[in-house]
Amino acid sequence: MAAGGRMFLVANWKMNMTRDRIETYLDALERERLSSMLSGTRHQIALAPTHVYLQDLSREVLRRGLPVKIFAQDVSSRSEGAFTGEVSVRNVLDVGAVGSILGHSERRRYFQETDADVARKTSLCLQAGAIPLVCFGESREERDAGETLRVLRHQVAPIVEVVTKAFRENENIPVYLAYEPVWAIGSGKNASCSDIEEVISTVLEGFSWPVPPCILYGGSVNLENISSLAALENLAGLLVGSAWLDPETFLDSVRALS
Ligand SMILES: O=C(CO)COP(=O)(O)O
Repeated sequence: MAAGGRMFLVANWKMNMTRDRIETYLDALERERLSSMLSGTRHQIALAPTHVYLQDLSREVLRRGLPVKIFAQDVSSRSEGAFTGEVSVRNVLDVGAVGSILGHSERRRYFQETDADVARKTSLCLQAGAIPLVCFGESREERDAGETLRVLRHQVAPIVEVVTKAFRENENIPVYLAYEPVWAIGSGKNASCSDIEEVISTVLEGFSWPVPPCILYGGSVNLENISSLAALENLAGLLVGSAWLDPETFLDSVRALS
């Protein structure tokens, strides 16, 4: 857990939820009094729905007084203009999101996003005042070939560059990264604590960051492993897919960390 005992807990719903399921989810958070559950902690919660639910979800968490921030799952690498079907950083901010997940491995893998695209998106977020949560991580083949740290450095280097540029204009920029090994996502096999620690120190110490990023972990986080993962020094939070599609498991996870 990062200094101060604060964890940033982000549920990436991917393309799974519907209006009904979101309502049931929020009902559970309200009924179980998420606010009081968090009151003795410094944890922060974010939910990341698909773009179409951002506005309703932002309004609903506000109406219900839930201590929840809203993140988009992606934004365009263009700021505005004739880009049919794209959704800009400004669009997601307009409807209540405070930041966006960027460069998730599913976007890199199925939609051919490159490190350069992810860097552009990060830069647009920082310029617009949105919090970038940039994912990076190696594939099984890269890990087996002993290439993990080289691959990660390659993914993170362009982010350091845009953060450094943005920092010259605004020293208060928030930077979040999420180490999500591709082989750990949805597989039931999480990265080991020592692997995560090695990656965190490589990313923190291997670059000259103008402001140290908060680093989260994602990949098969569940009720069995959450407490040991959260105990990792320097780990600033968790980015969770499958397990947190279920509000009860999400609430049990928050309880486990409270
Ligand atoms: O991709 C993830 C979060 O962005 C992790 O997914 P799982 O928690 O389902 O492994």
